[in-house]
Amino acid sequence: MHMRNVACQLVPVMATAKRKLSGAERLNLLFFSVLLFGPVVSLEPISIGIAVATASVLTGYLSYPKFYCGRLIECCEEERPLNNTALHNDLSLKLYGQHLAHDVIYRALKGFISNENPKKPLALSLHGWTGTGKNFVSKIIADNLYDQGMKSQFVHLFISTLHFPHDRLVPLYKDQLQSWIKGNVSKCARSVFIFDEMDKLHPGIIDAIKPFLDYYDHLDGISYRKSIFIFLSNGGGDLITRKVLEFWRAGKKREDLQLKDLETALSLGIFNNDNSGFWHSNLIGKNLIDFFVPFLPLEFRHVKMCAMSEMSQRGFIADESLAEKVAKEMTYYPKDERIFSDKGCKTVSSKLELYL
Ligand SMILES: Nc1ncnc2c1ncn2[C@@H]1O[C@H](COP(=O)(O)OP(=O)(O)OP(=O)(O)O)[C@@H](O)[C@H]1O
Repeated sequence: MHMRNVACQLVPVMATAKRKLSGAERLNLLFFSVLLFGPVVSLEPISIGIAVATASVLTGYLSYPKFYCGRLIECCEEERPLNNTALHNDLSLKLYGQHLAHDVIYRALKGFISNENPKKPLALSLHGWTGTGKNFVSKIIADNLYDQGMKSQFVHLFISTLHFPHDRLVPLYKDQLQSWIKGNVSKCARSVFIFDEMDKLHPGIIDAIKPFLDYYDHLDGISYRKSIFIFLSNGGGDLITRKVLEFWRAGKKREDLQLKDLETALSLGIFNNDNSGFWHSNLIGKNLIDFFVPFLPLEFRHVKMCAMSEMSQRGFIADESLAEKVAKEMTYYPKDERIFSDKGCKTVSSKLELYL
């Protein structure tokens, strides 16, 4: 009972520590450690000496989060710098056919994390056809922010149809979501919230997220400025495809497509689209989205690369002819030209299963 109480007092100190502990906190730890080890040894001077020495070592150990963060517990580490090279490499090596998304995400994250005093949370809106890599990129972002990636307790994924399925429960969802965001950001300022299927999210819920994205210094004593919000949607996918197709038909290289060719059209397109939850909300109207990130439709060569990568990840030697076979099994659009895979890379993994 006694030991358990002491442990309960130590764990929150460790869990919230992101810095070297202050003198008073060190004394507290020393005191708890003596309490912890005191009863284990008898009260002779030598044993007390050993207990105090052990307690000092333990205190020293707990005072330096870098020794136990990641080993004993997962720490928030909101001051941890981003490894820009690692992020760049991940995007270059793992993400295919998305030069614009690569560029925007890299710049956005690098700038945001290196800013010690951001004016607002980072809000990224990822748009594109199914299977083009929106969830995949979110995972890359999570992996680069936290060692445990999507499994981190500081990364939260919401899927509209799974977490907010019933319109009649929207008032309840709103309350629950707001307290979830509030509770988690108060525990860890660098919390990541990913909302998948934004186009299916009830406008009321989008409005519930809105206050957290704004330029407030503090909301009820909590600052949200270091948190990251990522919104994924298929909204605007047709518009992006149209632009890429125009480019292709004009004989231009896909890689020459620039963000400015898409960004304005994309934000206006989503804003004016009745079917998109965004239309109802004022996230866009109030300029709360920092970056629109377009995901381009994937071509045969990209699908082939996805198949090769999937084989390597599963521990097989990447077989180009098999990758080609799988890519040929996918369906492509528009009907006449057959350029873009209509499911992106989404079913590549299950198609490969038939051959491995
Ligand atoms: N551009 C890409 N580069 C590399 N792999 C990709 C890419 N796009 C998709 N993939 C692969 O296909 C899988 C499915 O893609 P993902 O879930 O990211 O698609 P999505 O755009 O989020 O689709 P949806 O809109 O249907 O949710 C990924 O896990 C990844 O393995």
